[in-house]
Amino acid sequence: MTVNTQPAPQRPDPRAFGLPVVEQADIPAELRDLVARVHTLIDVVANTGADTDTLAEAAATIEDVTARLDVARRQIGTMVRRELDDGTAEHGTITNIVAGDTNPAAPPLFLQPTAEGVRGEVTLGTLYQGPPGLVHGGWIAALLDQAVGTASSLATSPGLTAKLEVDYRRPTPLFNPLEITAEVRRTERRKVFVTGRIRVNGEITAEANAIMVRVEIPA
Ligand SMILES: CCCCCCCCCCCCCC(=O)SCCNC(=O)CCNC(=O)[C@H](O)C(C)(C)COP(=O)(O)OP(=O)(O)OC[C@H]1O[C@@H](n2cnc3c(N)ncnc32)[C@H](O)[C@@H]1OP(=O)(O)O
Repeated sequence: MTVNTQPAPQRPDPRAFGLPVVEQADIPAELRDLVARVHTLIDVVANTGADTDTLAEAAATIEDVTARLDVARRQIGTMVRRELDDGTAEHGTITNIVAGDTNPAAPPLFLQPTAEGVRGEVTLGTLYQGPPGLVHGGWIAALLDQAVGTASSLATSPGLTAKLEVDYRRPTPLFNPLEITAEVRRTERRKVFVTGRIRVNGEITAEANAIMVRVEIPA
């Protein structure tokens, strides 16, 4: 094994790749409010027992609202730049399904740097249900993928997940705060070996070992 002892490279500016960047602070409060309301709407629709007249009326209203909003779409790959608690910043896609600021389907999971790596908390409702009362295993993997990817990106430079091995140790319950952490174990050329965990009340319910491969940044 070769340990990479080089200093962490500069974090790339996505604009160098032709990707637009939105400052997180510049996302309008009205859009944040809309995203939160649609998140609640998805949950309500997924669980509603309303009568058919009400359902038909709601569908017509939503069709109308959808048409009004479906204008001037963002470019695919639009990034958001977030200031982090330690004074650094990170970039992520604005519609990221786990953490995207404008994605009403995202939980969302926001991660912050720690002395060891990254940490975040999220509570999931029935939108993320697999077995009765439990988080879907694919979503457990998605949360862990986001955590190991962010830990790797902040400690080194952005990469893609080449391998993600998840050990599902205990059922992960809905409606309970999930603590998600990840830390880089070692690097080897472009490979970054990262571990991530989900804890509920301090007990590990799922653990991931991942290999991120750092993308080659043109000079
Ligand atoms: C711009 C700013 C962006 C900021 C974004 C931050 C967001 C963060 C959050 C996002 C979170 C979400 C994250 C997501 O959702 S990422 C989305 C899911 N992942 C993918 O789609 C990745 C698909 N795979 C690929 O594109 C390529 O295979 C990659 C890029 C991974 C490597 O292809 P590439 O041609 O580039 O490299 P290489 O083949 O020369 O290999 C290089 C080294 O890697 C080793 N290797 C390769 N594969 C594997 C494997 N399976 N197990 C073990 N090792 C493997 C290989 O042996 C070699 O090792 P060595 O010879 O050096 O020893």
